[in-house]
Order: sequence, then structure tokens, then C-alpha cells
Amino acid sequence: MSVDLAHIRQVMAEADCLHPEAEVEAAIDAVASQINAQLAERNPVVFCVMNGGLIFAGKLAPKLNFPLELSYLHATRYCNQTSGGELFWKAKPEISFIDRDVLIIDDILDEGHTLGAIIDFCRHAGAAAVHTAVLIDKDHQRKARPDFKADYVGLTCVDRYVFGYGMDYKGYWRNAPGIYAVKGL
Ligand SMILES: O=P(O)(O)OC[C@H]1O[C@H](OP(=O)(O)OP(=O)(O)O)[C@H](O)[C@@H]1O
Ligand SMILES: Nc1nc2[nH]cnc2c(=O)[nH]1
Repeated sequence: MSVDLAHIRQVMAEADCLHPEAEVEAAIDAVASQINAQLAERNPVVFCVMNGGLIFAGKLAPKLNFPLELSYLHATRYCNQTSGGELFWKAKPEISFIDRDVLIIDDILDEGHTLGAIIDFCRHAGAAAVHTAVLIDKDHQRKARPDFKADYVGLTCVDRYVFGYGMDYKGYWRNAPGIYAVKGL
């Protein structure tokens, strides 16, 4: 499928900045402090959820001041679209985490299907405990598990389609240095 780069550029030009870079960086610092206070003695296996978790995990990990193992998993249900479908596992974790604490790092908790399925997978596969960190929690009433809250949340945002800091618009703008909402979405 060909990509209309002019459209991709226009989306950025017209987007609303919800959280500028300095605010996101401060939120990442705050999450790191909380994790340092709570997981330093837990010898966790940390999994970045690709692709969206890449920037958050990459910025967060060097701020964690204790020994950990770091790897990735890849589960997706949006496939570069702006509405989600079935969860599809592209890569399951390769590091063993049986009887270990696991920390899952993802960009966004939206309806929560993705994180819920990852947590279930880790628990069934033998994790001793599963902790979750998300850069942003979207505020709406459509949560798959209404009582579930991520353990560590950087920021919250309104119910719009957002991009930047790892989150894409049609596969683009994961590199945007702030969290933006698409005009009209
Ligand atoms: O809470 P949910 O409604 O399940 O949505 C959140 C998930 O959606 C995005 O992943 P996506 O499937 O777009 O894959 P990507 O990370 O490769 O962009 C995001 O990275 C989260 O993992
Ligand atoms: N980029 C992006 N991915 C998502 N996955 C679930 N919700 C969102 C969103 O608002 N933006």
C-alpha cells in the first residue's frame, strides 16, 4: 500500500500537542523513581512491548538503577490502523521468566486488551509477579477490564487517537517529540 507522505506531514502540522516533550520527560523521570523505589530488590525481567513501547522503554531503562534483564515481546492489534482488532503475537518472550518478577513496558493503555493478554500470558507461563508500566493511560469508559490499573503510569490523556513517543499514526511519527492528538480523531 502506498503512503501519502503529504497526508502524514499534514497530520503532524494540524495535530494538537497534548503533552510537550518536557512534560513527557518529567513523567518518565517520575515513573523511574517509583520503579526504583519498588522493584530494586526484585531482579526483574523487563519486557518492552514492541513497537510502541520502544521509546518509553529506551528512555526509562537507563534511569533504573538496579540489576535487571531487558528484552522485548511483540503483540499488536492495531497493525498501523487507528482502531484495534484481534491480538496477534509477532514475537513471544525469549528470556525465561519462570518464578521471576516481570515488568512489562508499553506506550499506551487504551482499551487494555493488549496489556491484559500479555499479563495473562506471563502469569500462565509462570511469572512470580507481573508489573506494568505505561507512558500514557487513555481516559474513557471502554476498558476491557475496568478495575485494572497499570502499576506505573506516566501521564493520562483524553479519548483521542494519539501519536508520538513511540505511538504511531499509520506507522509514522513514532519519533514525534511529544504526545499529539490527530485532528478530528
Ligand atoms: O489498550 P489497547 O486498546 O489494547 O491498545 C494498546 C496497544 O495498542 C498499541 O499497539 P499496536 O497494536 O498499535 O502495535 P504497535 O505497538 O506496533 O503500534 C500500543 O502500543 C499498545 O500495545
Ligand atoms: N498510536 C496509537 N496507538 C494506539 N493503540 C491504542 N490506542 C492508541 C492510540 O491512541 N494511538
